[in-house]
Amino acid sequence: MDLADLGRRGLVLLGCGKMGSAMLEGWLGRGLALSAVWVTDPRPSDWLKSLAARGLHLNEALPDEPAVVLVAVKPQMMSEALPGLAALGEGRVLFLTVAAGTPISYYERTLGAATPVIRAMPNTPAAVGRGITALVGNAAASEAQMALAEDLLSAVGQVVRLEGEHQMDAVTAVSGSGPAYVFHLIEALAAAGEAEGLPADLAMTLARATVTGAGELAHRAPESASQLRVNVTSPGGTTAAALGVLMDPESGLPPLLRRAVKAAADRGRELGR
Ligand SMILES: NC(=O)C1=CN([C@@H]2O[C@H](COP(=O)(O)OP(=O)(O)OC[C@H]3O[C@@H](n4cnc5c(N)ncnc54)[C@H](O)[C@@H]3O)[C@@H](O)[C@H]2O)C=CC1
Ligand SMILES: O=C(O)[C@@H]1CCC=N1
Repeated sequence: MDLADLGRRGLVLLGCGKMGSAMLEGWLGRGLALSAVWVTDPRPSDWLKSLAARGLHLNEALPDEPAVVLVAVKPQMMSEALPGLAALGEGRVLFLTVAAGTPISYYERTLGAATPVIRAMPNTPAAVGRGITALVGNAAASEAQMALAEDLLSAVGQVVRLEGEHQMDAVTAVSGSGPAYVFHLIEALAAAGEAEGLPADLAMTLARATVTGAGELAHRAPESASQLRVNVTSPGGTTAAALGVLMDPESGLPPLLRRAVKAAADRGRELGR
């Protein structure tokens, strides 16, 4: 999309911590003008302050009718942060929220039922243009606004539309939180290498390159993940020995991830109450 288009009405970020910054970094990298961005955040990072010195509007009065307000505060901060923007509700301003758990009905109650709201679940690889974001909108969000959100988010990775909001907690547990599972895999693989006698820095170099390389191969190769796994696995070899442990139906990765993803989805449902 032509992100410069947003320059006419402006993009507001309510909260700009890790996720807001990851997305903003992606958009700036794709040519969004700093002068088109308003950030409201009581504790801005040094990075945001350096952008403010170059034209981003930091904690300044907001435009009367920005095209989009990206809500990127934690769910626990929502009741303090959102009501201040109620004057922008029930009009042409699209509220695009990335908060886990918080249901669309909460925004409708706070901003007015006729406010266009799109709930999105992105992930931090957005910072390098390799995120994936799932979207669902309310009845007031027009098709043009869904397309705008899709355009905006596709500037930082893939976008999928959901059938309904009921899918959001499971999506959050898989792709929203998922990068943390993968980073922990790097940590755990490196620690296991150390336990087999490798120096810490070599083990970390090997683990990080292996996970990112395998991720890139999964991204580019036409084969399924299962086939890519089979391609590494010589019959009776080393990989088969490790997979015997990892694929154990009782104690392997599938039941462990099932529990982890369920814990994340349950927490999302809890935050939504
Ligand atoms: N970190 C991640 O990987 C993902 C996070 N999310 C969602 O993004 C949201 C933000 O999460 P993070 O960026 O990780 O948290 P964070 O703590 O890094 O960022 C939240 C920001 O909100 C600011 N803030 C606090 N009170 C405020 C107020 N009254 N008005 C404006 N700003 C205020 C804080 O100073 C902070 O910079 C959460 O709702 C989370 O569920 C969604 C997908 C992935
Ligand atoms: O941990 C969280 O609650 C947020 C939502 C998805 C990723 N981070």
